[in-house]
Amino acid sequence: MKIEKIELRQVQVPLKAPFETSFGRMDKKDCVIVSVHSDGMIGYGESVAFSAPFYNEETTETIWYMLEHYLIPAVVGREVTNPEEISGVLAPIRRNHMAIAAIETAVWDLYAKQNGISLAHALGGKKQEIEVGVSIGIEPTIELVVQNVERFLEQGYKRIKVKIKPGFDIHLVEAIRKRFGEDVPLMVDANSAYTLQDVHILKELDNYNLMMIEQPLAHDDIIEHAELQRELRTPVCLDESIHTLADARHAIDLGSCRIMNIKIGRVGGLTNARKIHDLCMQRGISVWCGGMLELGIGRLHNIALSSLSNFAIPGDVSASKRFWEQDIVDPGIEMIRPGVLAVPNNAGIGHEVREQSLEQLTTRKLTRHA
Ligand SMILES: O=C(O)CCC(=O)c1ccccc1C(=O)O
Ligand SMILES: [Mg+2]
Repeated sequence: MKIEKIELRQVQVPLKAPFETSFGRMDKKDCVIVSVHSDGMIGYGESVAFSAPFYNEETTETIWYMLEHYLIPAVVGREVTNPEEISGVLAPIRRNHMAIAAIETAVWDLYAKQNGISLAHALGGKKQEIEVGVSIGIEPTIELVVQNVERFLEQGYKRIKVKIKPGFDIHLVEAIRKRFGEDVPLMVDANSAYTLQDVHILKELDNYNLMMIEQPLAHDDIIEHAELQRELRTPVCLDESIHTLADARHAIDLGSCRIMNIKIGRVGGLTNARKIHDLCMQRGISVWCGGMLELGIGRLHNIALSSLSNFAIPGDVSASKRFWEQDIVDPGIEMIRPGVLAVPNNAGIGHEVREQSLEQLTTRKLTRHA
């Protein structure tokens, strides 16, 4: 297929409720929707960086800049036989993985649509449905988080993740265990808020039968995480520290984690995400699909990826109503049973994009023809 046209739209959508992590509070999604056009069909991608560089170094502005000046020029007009070519074409560009993923995922969607197959099928995914978990933000009080845990358990989520930060950790986990018992699949995510000086706190978390502790130490570290993992019974899971297949291999070799969170944006697209999945499978490391407060397009890419067999742990792949009053895809993503989402069978991402509401949400637009 020849990429005839690429369009960018920046959209801003308010979250139903603010979401707080150890690095800050977010109240809206500000992202770039990429559409790639060929032969009357449209493939969609959605950027996952935030407005400010506190999760990683990218922002919505840097994504737009990279797409406009480097990524679209490299892809528009190109004859693409297989979407795996795109990460190769863009490989000379250093980092900027979320910008690359925004366009790469759009080409994957277009390719699947051109071939009349689902994106999951195009990736080699076999699962028809996936079990899902939910990520719950920091609140002003422990009781408010406990109430959110209760609400999401009632909705059937199969795994509860709570965000922690120094001073909002042990008592929170203790309160959740006390209220809901030892059997609730529970984990914590620190988003790099601790250092090895805090090892006593992290060791205390070892007493609560957590599924894992996600990214406790620095965003760019795999050395100290290995040291920490040796001290803990609870598996360490890496998120921020893994950007490439080589990072994943090094982390496994060093023993920096026993579980890996794969985010399509963080690793530069679906092709790399699948490679990391395959490596982890060979090396006996379980993986799960992370989330970045995605709208429906990003969410559907995550669902398709999660259909691969080594996504053995329910990911942060929640239903549309977790964050949005109304999603930009039609129908919105809903559970088919408590805690279970269907992997769409329709071509590509499998749901329609509500072009009209997208247009209303658009704050900036750019079109490039071959
Ligand atoms: O439901 C989601 O999209 C996952 C939310 C989440 O945990 C998260 C949200 C924003 C930034 C980082 C993270 C994370 O996984 O670390
Ligand atoms: Mg995380």
